[in-house]
Amino acid sequence: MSRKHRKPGSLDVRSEPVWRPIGCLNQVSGVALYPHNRSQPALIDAPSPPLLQNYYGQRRPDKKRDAPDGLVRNPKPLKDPEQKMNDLVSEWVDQPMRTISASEANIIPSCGSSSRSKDDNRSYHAGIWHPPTQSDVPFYSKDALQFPIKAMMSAFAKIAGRGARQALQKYDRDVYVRLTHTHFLSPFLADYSKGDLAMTKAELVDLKLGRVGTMLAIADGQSEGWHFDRGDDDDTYSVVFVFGEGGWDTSEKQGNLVIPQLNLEFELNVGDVLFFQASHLLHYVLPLNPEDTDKRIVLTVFTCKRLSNHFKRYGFPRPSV
Ligand SMILES: O=C(O)CCC(=O)C(=O)O
Ligand SMILES: [Fe+2]
Repeated sequence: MSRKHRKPGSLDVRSEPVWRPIGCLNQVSGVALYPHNRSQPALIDAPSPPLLQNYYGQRRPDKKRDAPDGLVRNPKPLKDPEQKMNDLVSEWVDQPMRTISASEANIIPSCGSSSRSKDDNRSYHAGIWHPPTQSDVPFYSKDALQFPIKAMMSAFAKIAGRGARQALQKYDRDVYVRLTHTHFLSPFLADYSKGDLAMTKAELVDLKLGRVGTMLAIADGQSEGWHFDRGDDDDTYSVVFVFGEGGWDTSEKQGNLVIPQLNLEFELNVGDVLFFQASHLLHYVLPLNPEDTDKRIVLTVFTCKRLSNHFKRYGFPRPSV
């Protein structure tokens, strides 16, 4: 199933439901979930069976970053995802929580820089980014210069409001603080020359993105196959916002997002927001029926690893006096 895009600008703010954060997810704190009918999140521990830990790359525990219980918080990417995935699937075939059918055992997880950018012509990437292969400095993406996309970003900023950010503050304060810096400073670092325009204040508003990242990926339907988003910074989060008209057939869990490394599957409804580490956690969305593709539109806010590294390497700029 390929990823198609909805025509930019078709986001209708008035018809959107209130978005509810599902919450933050990482291997340590488990999952915070805001079901539609609850005002308080329910915490669910990630029931990652021990065998799945083997699928994380190894690195030495880091006292500052890792949980006191010794769980590695941000494991290295898998070295050989295809093989590991096949092993994983075959080991899971009889497990009750698994969500992968045997017929999918030959899936090939894409492991490029970011599978989001693979079919560039059919998805949009708007904001400040720093993909692995282009440019030495972060830049303002061309997509973000198109009027309909800008309109979409503004609409998104209004809809995203503060909910996602508040969830982040509550569940992962460290990332919240880091992301606040990165989000605030990256417009000053970015190269706008590709756009050939001076940024006005109004245009900067477009970059708000709920202030949970610096880039917005826009796609409808669902992402293509198993993948990592390798370019994303896992010291922050990739934040998936689901909307669209909704009402797609879910009789076979279509549209659910599956994270096999955590042994978790999320039923994502319109209005849900999921935080997770997309560069280390293999994920997959169960295909929608072809006639339903347009009913689900996903906006993913993320921050590029290279952009974050830039700040780590050079430190935060000091205000000039
Ligand atoms: O369609 C989805 O829910 C997931 C989107 C996704 O994986 C991505 O944007 O990288
Ligand atoms: Fe993804």
